[in-house]
Amino acid sequence: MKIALLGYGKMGKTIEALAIKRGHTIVLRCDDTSENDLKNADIAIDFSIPEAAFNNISKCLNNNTPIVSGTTGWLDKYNDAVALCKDKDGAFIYASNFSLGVTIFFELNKTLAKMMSNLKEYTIDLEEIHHTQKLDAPSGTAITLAESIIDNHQKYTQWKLDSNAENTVSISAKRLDNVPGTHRIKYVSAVDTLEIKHTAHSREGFALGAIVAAEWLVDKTGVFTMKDVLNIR
Ligand SMILES: NC(=O)C1=CN([C@@H]2O[C@H](COP(=O)(O)OP(=O)(O)OC[C@H]3O[C@@H](n4cnc5c(N)ncnc54)[C@H](OP(=O)(O)O)[C@@H]3O)[C@@H](O)[C@H]2O)C=CC1
Ligand SMILES: O=C(O)C1=N[C@H](C(=O)O)C[C@H](O)C1
Repeated sequence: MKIALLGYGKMGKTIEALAIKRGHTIVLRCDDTSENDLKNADIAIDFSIPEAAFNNISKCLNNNTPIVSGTTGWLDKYNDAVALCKDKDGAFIYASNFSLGVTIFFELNKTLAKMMSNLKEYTIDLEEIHHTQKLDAPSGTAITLAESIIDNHQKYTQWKLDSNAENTVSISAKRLDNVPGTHRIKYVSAVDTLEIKHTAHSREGFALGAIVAAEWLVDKTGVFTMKDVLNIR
């Protein structure tokens, strides 16, 4: 595939290295809003900044270029992106976390929330840890996890950063040097603790997932998730 990279920072560069190893070609590396020619690209992959993502996605959909986006912190416009994709009969996939392990972790979180839903003894504690350059908090992944808990556990109706409020999934966002991304969900009672955790060892897992998603999306039309890519029911 000929790939356009929208965002050529830490993730853009990791994706470039892995894509080349998998036999793909990078035809565009873009770090700004300049008018870029997408016509040579089979697909675009956007890992940019929250303020730029929707614009990048729109450009691709208007240009009939399939688009994979992993940028976090722009989801207030997600429904607009979906509507534009449908209107243009385009191809779009977004994931707050493209790693294959986190796609499975999302399913574990959902199942655990359902199983815990009637157990009043337990309170929840959601923690994410990332590197100090990260612009958004909480992480997109933590928001996805919290929203799934809210959808599947009868007690919780909202999420907030560092909150003691009733019915609230409290998210703690820590920033430490060189942490690629760790997410942990704990259910704590007076007598025990049950926890699930995903630890990324590097950015390669995110990059691999985004490339696998691009390889899968390139000849399709529609709006998809990583569950579609990995055929998870
Ligand atoms: N879904 C997932 O699996 C993952 C998602 N992410 C998310 O991906 C995003 C990028 O992460 P990361 O690579 O670590 O961040 P970086 O800050 O390293 O890279 C972002 C890049 O985007 C560039 N940029 C700024 N404006 C634009 C624009 N208009 N169009 C294109 N590029 C632009 C920046 O350039 P400049 O520095 O010159 O401003 C920078 O090089 C973040 O939102 C992060 O949360 C990260 C890892 C995994
Ligand atoms: O900015 C990052 O680095 C990451 N961002 C994503 C997020 O916000 O969830 C995914 C991953 O955890 C790394």
